[in-house]
Amino acid sequence: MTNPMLEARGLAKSFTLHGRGGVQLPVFADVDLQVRSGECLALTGRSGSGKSSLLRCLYGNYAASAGEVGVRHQGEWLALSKAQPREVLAVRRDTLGYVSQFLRVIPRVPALDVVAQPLRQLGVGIEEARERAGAWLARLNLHPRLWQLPPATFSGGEQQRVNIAHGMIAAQPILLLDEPTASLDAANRAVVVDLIREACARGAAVIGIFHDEEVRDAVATGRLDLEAFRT
Ligand SMILES: Nc1ncnc2c1ncn2[C@@H]1O[C@H](COP(=O)(O)OP(=O)(O)OP(=O)(O)O)[C@@H](O)[C@H]1O
Repeated sequence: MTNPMLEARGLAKSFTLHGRGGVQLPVFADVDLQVRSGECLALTGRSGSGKSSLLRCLYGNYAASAGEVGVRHQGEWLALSKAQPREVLAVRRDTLGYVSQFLRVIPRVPALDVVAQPLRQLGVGIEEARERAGAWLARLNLHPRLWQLPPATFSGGEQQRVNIAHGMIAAQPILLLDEPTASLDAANRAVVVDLIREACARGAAVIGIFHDEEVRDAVATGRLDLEAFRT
């Protein structure tokens, strides 16, 4: 069995509601998980059980209330929860990709350059980065007439496809996916299923939230039900 690519131990999250006199909102506690190269772990549980919050803790967007997250980065094990901000940025660039539910739109930047940007960060030249971005957008059926437009006015499904291309183009070895197929039609859902399976086949370790059961069945190699970690 290969080494884990990402591991969480004793992870807990509770929110402090500062606007409500510091009331604590516990979400989950004592989460242990591991994901290895080629695996796709699906997070399950009812709405509000903390699936998105867990992904954000793994990515480092939310500080965990307790516990640790580690990742294999450049062949070394790195305790992400204790890493310096500079190291976290390097991990996100090279190792840990994240497809959020919604595209964070950057004003005036065309869709093609939004998708090319992770490759530019890795030092890929502008022409090659745009060419590869175009291939991703074509694969995701985004009409070429939209490529030079900023995605702010795109439909929900168009924005999501730009988001998926942006989140997956750098082919990081670990991918966190928060409902990547939520606003897609059947044809584009099938494309995204293929992309996730191809990522696992090239050795990526994937953790995702997939509300669509067909999608989940098609990609998941394991499941973690967050109901078991309610506090
Ligand atoms: N930034 C925040 N501040 C306060 N509470 C939050 C914050 N983010 C999430 N929560 C709360 O944490 C709980 C878990 O939310 P989360 O979005 O992680 O659940 P989920 O399982 O992903 O839900 P869904 O399936 O509906 O997307 C919810 O009760 C939510 O209100």
